[in-house]
Amino acid sequence: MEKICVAVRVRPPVTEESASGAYWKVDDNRISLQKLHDSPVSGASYAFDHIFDESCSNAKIYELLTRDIIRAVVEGFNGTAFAYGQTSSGKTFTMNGTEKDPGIIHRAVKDIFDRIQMTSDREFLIRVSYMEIYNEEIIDLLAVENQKLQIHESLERGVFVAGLREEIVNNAEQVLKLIESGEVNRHFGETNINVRSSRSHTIFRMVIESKEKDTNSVNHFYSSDAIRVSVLNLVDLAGSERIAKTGADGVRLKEGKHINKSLMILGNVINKLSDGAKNRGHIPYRDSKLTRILQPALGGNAKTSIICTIAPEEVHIEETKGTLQFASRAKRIANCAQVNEILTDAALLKRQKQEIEDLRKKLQGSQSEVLEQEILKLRNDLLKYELEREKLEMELKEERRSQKEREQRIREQQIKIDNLSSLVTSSDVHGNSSQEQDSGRYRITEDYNDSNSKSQGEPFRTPCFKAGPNAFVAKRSQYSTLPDCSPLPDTFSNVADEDTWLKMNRGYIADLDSIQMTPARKVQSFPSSDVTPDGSNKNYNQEVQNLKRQLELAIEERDELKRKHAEQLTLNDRLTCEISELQREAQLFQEIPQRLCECAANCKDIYVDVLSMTQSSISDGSSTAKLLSSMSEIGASLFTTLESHFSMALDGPRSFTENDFKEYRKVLFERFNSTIKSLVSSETQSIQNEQVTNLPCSGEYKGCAVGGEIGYWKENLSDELHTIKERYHDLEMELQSNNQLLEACKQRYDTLEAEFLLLKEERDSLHKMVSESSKELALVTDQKENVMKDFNTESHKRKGLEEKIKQFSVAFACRKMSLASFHGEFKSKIERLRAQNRVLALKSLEC
Ligand SMILES: Nc1ncnc2c1ncn2[C@@H]1O[C@H](COP(=O)(O)OP(=O)(O)OP(=O)(O)O)[C@@H](O)[C@H]1O
Repeated sequence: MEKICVAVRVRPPVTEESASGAYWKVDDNRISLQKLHDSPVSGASYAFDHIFDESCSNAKIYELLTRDIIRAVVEGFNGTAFAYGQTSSGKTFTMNGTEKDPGIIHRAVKDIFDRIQMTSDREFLIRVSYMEIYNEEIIDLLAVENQKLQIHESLERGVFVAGLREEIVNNAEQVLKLIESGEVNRHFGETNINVRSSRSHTIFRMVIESKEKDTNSVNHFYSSDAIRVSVLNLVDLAGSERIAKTGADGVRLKEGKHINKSLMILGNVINKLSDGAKNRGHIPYRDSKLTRILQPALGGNAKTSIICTIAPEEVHIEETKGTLQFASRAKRIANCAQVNEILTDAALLKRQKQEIEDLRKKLQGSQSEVLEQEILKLRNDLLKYELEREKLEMELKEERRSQKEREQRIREQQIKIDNLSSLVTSSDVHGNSSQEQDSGRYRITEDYNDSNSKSQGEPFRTPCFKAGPNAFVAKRSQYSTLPDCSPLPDTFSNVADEDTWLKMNRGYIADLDSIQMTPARKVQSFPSSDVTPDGSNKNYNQEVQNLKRQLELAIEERDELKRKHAEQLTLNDRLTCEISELQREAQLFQEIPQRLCECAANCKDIYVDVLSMTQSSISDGSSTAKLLSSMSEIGASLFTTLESHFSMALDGPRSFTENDFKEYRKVLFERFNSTIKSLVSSETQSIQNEQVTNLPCSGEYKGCAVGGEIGYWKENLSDELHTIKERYHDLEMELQSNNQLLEACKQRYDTLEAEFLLLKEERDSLHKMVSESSKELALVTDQKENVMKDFNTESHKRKGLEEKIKQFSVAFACRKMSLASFHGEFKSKIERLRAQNRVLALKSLEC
């Protein structure tokens, strides 16, 4: 946590008179209100990080207040500097400055580019934007058609203004030009207090992205693919104003109200933030556009400095006190700035590896257990996902297996219960009658004993027996009315007859109160009450299978998306490389006319030198000398034309058309022809003159000699002219083809850029799809967990039910036993009675 840096700047007094009465005294970093004759006013003394008096320059303020922030911004921290104060106190003067003493914005821009120049191991991309908040509406100062812009927030970009124009810039001059063009669009107005009063809050923003340069150094392993993105906000707020003082009405009044309102909200935010983390409660950032945009700078992830400007005049004392109180509260705010890094997957992996490596080294040094655990934790993190998936698969397998076992057990139980029920019924029906029944009874007992010994291997016991009237029958009738419950097997309801049970059990009744009914399930994915246990199991299985399939599909989809994303990234990298290659080529092509121009200038110099040397060696005024001087003129003019052609091509290849070339060539040829013609005609004239004057004495020979010389030079000249023409033609062709090539390169560059944008969009949409899939996956996993929970509860209940069925079966067996013994007793009684009867009959017969 780091406290906001707060400074106060005192503007020079506007009039002589205003310096009388009370005044503000600056003493080091303390400012206090004094009455005349130096008596301090109680309660009006404030201390800040810096206090700058009237004589202080913008340079010094930048040095002490903003320079560190700019350094941090280049290193990847967010930074904000803003000027706050009443109207006409010098905010715009501080932020924009003058030509002689530029303000914070100008100095910051220059400083940023100087620092970038010094940072040789990173490459930078800088974007700038300039906006104003006028009457609570955001206007783009670099594109005034962008009005009423909205503020949005996203995980990736944080708080941002949608639709704001961002210019990519390469140097400070470019930025300053943009600022100049933006300044023209700013809302200024005249008030009673300030002839050029800012009627809006302006925010000049620079977004600086940087990445380590690719180097093939030994330390390659340690280089990071992380991209740092930092935002610098330089804010010139509109000044708070008292309507009575500014005399505002109409438009100015409306502006003034908006300005005061947004500054009041800024004050509220500062108040809340200065209360400390425990007491602050809700911070009303969203109450105004200004506080929303400055949110990261106020108590967030940014290094922030505030310069509070004050007017020294006695008439402004109240406003000045207000400003100083605002500054005092702002001083208590602490921000938490950190380097903003975006890590690609590769960078993340690399970084984790690096961390593991570092920890291992530390471990080797210290043998500390804690470090070892940290390494393990990191490894575990890497493996976590894999393990989780494997665990889920195992769980599913296990669940399926136990489900099958349960089904099997239930089926066996069902068969046993069915058998028992049919036996009970048959013995009940035939219990009292004939001998055949006896044989049947013994068979049943045998069967039962067999089956029981096979399945249980335990002696008969009746669990949870108690004496009580009608309990079982009463409970059954209640349960049977419950529509939401899964029904008991039919066989039970068939044998639930009160009298038979009472007779058979001799008053012993199984405690069936504790038998739990399986309530109808409310879980959406399972069918409810009408499902038999078997059907329900099938549904469980099916549901689990479905979920597993969904999970597998989602994982496959996610992997596919990841793969596509990786492909896109490689493609992006390749395209970026190609674009930079093309940019280099384009740069080279652009330099060609410049080089040709220089070449032509050099050739011209050499040509002039050679000709002047030759002229000086033949300075006898002969026709050769004349020819040479004409040649030099022609050559020089040819080279000048060439130079002008190239410089025109340099100024703009498109403005120099083929027709222009043809025109130039024509003019040049005409000029050559006329010069040569005039030379030849003057030479012929002089020869004729000479022939006339020197006719008697060997004139023929002389004429022939001069004629031969002229012919010779003419031939030479025409040869040279021809060569120059050819050379000129070649150069012209070369230039044309270069221009065509340049045009083609530009087109290719445009296409590639468009493709690049498309790919970027595609990548973004893929990103979105990946995150959506992850969400879906999480949802499916959640659902699965819920289903598994329900499934476990159901299984638990089923187990309970099975237990009860078992107990019930045992109770049945016992009842069967008692029934058998009852039959036995009954039979023996009958036998006895028969025997007695027989004895009695015999006796009566004997009598
Ligand atoms: N430190 C200073 N030195 C010299 N002149 C200053 C200084 N501060 C301000 N001024 C002058 O005072 C006048 C008002 O300053 P400025 O416009 O910067 O005030 P402001 O706070 O931006 O006002 P508003 O809120 O109305 O826009 C300007 O003429 C400016 O040149």
